[in-house]
Amino acid sequence: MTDNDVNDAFPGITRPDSLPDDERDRALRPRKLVDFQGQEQIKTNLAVFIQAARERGESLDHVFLIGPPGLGKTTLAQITANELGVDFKVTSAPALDKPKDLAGILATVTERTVFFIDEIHRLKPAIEEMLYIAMEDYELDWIIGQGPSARTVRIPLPPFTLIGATTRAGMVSSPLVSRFGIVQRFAFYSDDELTDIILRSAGILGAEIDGSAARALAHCSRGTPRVANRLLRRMRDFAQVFGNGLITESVVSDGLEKLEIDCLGLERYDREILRSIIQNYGGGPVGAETLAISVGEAQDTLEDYYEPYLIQAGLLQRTPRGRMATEQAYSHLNLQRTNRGKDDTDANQRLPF
Ligand SMILES: Nc1ncnc2c1ncn2[C@@H]1O[C@H](COP(=O)(O)OP(=O)(O)OP(=O)(O)O)[C@@H](O)[C@H]1O
Ligand SMILES: [Mg+2]
Repeated sequence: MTDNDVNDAFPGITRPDSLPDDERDRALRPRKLVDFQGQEQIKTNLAVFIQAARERGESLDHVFLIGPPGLGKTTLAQITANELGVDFKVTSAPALDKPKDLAGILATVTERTVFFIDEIHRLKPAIEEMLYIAMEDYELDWIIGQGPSARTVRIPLPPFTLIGATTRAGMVSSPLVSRFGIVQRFAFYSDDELTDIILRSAGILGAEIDGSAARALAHCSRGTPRVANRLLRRMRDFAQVFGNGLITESVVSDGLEKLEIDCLGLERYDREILRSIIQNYGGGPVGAETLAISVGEAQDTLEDYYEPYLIQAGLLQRTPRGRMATEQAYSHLNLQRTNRGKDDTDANQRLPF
């Protein structure tokens, strides 16, 4: 089975990375700090730093945003630029192939611009070197000419703010991290915060939803606003086609069952991962690479998109020897530990709805 086959089999509606359909979310993106729900500590701190920089007429110090996909890093970077009242430039590390790609963007940066680099853990070394100088000295090292006559000139840059975002803080080199003056870590959202996000999004989409339905949906959204918005759009479809348009608690429970999303917000693919650890590897530990192969997914995807929430939900543990399923995973999937440490679970294949 190839990766594509697996992705076809498991469409991954709760996958927190961005899918083409999410482009429609643009209208749902908060533009001001007051509309950004949750992450109170980050918001409080940023509001102070933004106000202070504004009052001094200086560029904001460089900001490093860390957190799993779909929690609002890009949104917050854009909001920061809006609140500062400055230009916003966006790129992502994989799009920067050669130093000249970075130089091209830096050359267009104006005073106090917010320059956002997504997936900053993927920067190539030569580009990272160039960025160090740009961040620290506001200068750009540029090589003119070729061969023996080549020389480096330093081009001054206006003071700007770099906002770097990553889902993998551990993969960012310490010289780069040390150049950020403000480091903020995102946490998964609570049900209350996600309920507020869903109600706000429903208002923007013109979808009618009960308070209790919003809460039920929030509970299954993996602590992730992107997932909450995506599920809301699907529930709106179900309510429109099978009901009178109003999203009620029963529309949500029927809809989630149709999407095979269970009470913890896991879908088939998450359960497949846990089941594989339990049934194929006696509950673990199993190395990430082996596990990724056994579920037919890229290791990066497994680590970036699936594991953070499974860990947060208490179903999976990362240990130095590999991944392990927890007791909660066994009980959630209705599987028994056997004496052999392996499970023969034909009798327990029931989905945990
Ligand atoms: N705090 C929030 N309040 C309201 N909506 C939010 C919030 N955070 C995120 N969202 C919504 O979730 C969507 C995803 O957020 P965003 O793209 O900023 O996540 P991200 O952390 O940058 O993800 P990735 O790591 O995949 O780049 C946004 O389009 C926005 O609508
Ligand atoms: Mg992003």
